[in-house]
Amino acid sequence: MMQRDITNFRTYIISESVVFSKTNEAFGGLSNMAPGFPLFVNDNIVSNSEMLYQAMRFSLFPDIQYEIISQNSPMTAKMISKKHLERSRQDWEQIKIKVMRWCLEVKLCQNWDKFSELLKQTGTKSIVEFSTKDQFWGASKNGYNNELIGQNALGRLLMEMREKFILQEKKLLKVSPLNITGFLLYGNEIESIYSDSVYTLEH
Ligand SMILES: Nc1nc(O)c(N)c(N[C@@H]2O[C@H](COP(=O)(O)O)[C@@H](O)[C@H]2O)n1
Repeated sequence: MMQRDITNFRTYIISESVVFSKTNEAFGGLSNMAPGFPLFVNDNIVSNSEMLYQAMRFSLFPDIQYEIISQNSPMTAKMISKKHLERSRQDWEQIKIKVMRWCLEVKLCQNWDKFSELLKQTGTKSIVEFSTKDQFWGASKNGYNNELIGQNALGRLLMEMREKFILQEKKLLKVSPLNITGFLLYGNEIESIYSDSVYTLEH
């Protein structure tokens, strides 16, 4: 049985945190499932960061990546990913946090005005993805009305990014590809990602 990584668990006070869950709520744009934050990777449009993250699990299988990215909804894309789990990269568990950080940075870089503003509105509060079943990326109720518990890896990556770029007032203009073997989209090495303005100027 998989052990729970208790040391990495955090408790969050709901009333003192920015908690997001559904994409149509005030801070729903923080979710990877949120519409309105398109990404461009090697000139391919990816509708949301969930699809990009799920596609990278299968970087050696362009056909699966295409199946994921061509879905109409990020939830369906995630279900497609589940269907192919046995073809995940062998190192996926070791690299998935790095890949998620990269996906979030691509989202910020290419949607700077909208996403930086949303992150700014969170102030310095804890950011938490509420999930009833995922205590790795998010956090769940623990029996106390005003608390959530979980590793909240997604919320912590968002807070890390807020610290690095928003609170430091440093615009993210370029995201380099990860230095890992086979970091591919549709069989091609992923190139550096540029912000909207750089993209417009250089292409
Ligand atoms: N909306 C939603 N529903 C769920 O059931 C979820 N588990 C999540 N979490 C998001 O899923 C992504 C991680 O996927 P894997 O579990 O690594 O395949 C990540 O974007 C979580 O925020 N969201």
